[in-house]
Amino acid sequence: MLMVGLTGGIGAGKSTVTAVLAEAGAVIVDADRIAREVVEPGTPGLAMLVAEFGEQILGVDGALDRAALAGLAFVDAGRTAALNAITHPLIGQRTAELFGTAPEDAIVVHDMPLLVEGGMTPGYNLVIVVDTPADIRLRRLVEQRGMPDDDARARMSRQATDEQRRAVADVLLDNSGERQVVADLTRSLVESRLLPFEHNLRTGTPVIGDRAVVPFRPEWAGEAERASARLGHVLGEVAVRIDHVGPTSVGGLDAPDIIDIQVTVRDEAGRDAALRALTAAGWVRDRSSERPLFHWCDPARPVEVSVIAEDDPEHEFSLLMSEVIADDPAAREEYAGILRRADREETRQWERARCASTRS
Ligand SMILES: CC(C)(COP(=O)(O)OP(=O)(O)OC[C@H]1O[C@@H](n2cnc3c(N)ncnc32)[C@H](O)[C@@H]1O)[C@@H](O)C(=O)NCCC(=O)NCCS
Ligand SMILES: Nc1ncnc2c1ncn2[C@@H]1O[C@H](COP(=O)(O)OP(=O)(O)OP(=O)(O)O)[C@@H](O)[C@H]1O
Repeated sequence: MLMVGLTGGIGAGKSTVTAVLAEAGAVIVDADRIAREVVEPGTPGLAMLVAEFGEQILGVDGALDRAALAGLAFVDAGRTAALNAITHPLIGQRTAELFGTAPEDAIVVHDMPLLVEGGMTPGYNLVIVVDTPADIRLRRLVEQRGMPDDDARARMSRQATDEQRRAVADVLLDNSGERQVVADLTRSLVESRLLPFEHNLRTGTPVIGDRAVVPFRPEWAGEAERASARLGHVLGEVAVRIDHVGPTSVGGLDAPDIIDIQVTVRDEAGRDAALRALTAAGWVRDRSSERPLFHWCDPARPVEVSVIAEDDPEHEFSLLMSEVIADDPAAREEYAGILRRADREETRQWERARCASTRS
């Protein structure tokens, strides 16, 4: 099962994108729809909202008057927090139930407007952001959905910024153009990434990165950050620290397009716990390596994770390496030459020797 988090600012086009994903067979879990379900007449959710916001949020039929609640809840950050404190636990509970009913081979897409605000992104195998500039979103909400301008602006002010969403996105779907454009982008994403990613996770098929050296990519830092956040979500307290190491961690250096992450654990028990947790989360053990090394399964983003105890002498040199190389042009040139030979063991020998000489 592939767990995908999908988000975007109000009016970004999440529903437009999820309609295409559903056509392709994905299981959509729509937070807005669940948010309606948990405040239907007779539910504890509606009773709690009335207790908080008053009978004025009820229509003559006893159902929630959504516009009336919106008018009270979005004018003020504190009132939005009160709304969220009531609705989000109920939404979360129902969401977990729906995740549990999805088939084992499903691509589950959680359409969650407040994914970033809730700090939830590390819990997903992939995060897709429908990226539409705020001014276009505002125009579409007013002109096409008939949302009052002040209501749309109030809600936008209670949401993360576009920059905050872009920082945690693995995939940005640009929806500033015609509907057909974002629909085509979505279909291509399903074919090129979501379907193979789900297959790899379910069958334990690792994605082994190509060791050919490519020009430095500034995206490597963000990709390593997101991989580290996901590993932190999987490992919790078992990991003493999680670091981006290896060639892609050296700023500006041409390197193989493989993100190397080092997980430091306390001791042997910690290492065994980490190996179990990584395997359970879908990481694939590299049996050809004498040290605990895992590969990820994302066809578009090769990641390798090594697990090492903090008292292992090698633990430190991987951390030192990027500093040592970064400040020494001759070392960078020598390292780049080694990397171009694309031999993992030779690279490690050079890294170890280089950092040992630095420490001595
Ligand atoms: C206040 C309510 C009744 C207004 O209903 P209305 O039909 O006008 O809007 P709807 O529910 O369709 O939401 C439309 C969009 O508004 C934005 N929005 C909704 N709730 C919130 C919120 N608490 N904070 C920020 N943005 C929100 C989202 O982008 C959402 O996609 C409703 O938004 C609500 O119950 N919100 C609380 C639950 C929630 O946080 N839902 C967001 C997804 S978890
Ligand atoms: N590419 C597009 N061109 C023009 N209009 C669009 C485009 N994509 C979406 N829209 C329109 O913009 C509005 C918002 O789109 P949609 O409802 O899919 O956004 P959303 O992210 O689901 O919104 P919400 O956060 O409110 O759930 C809708 O009226 C939709 O028809």
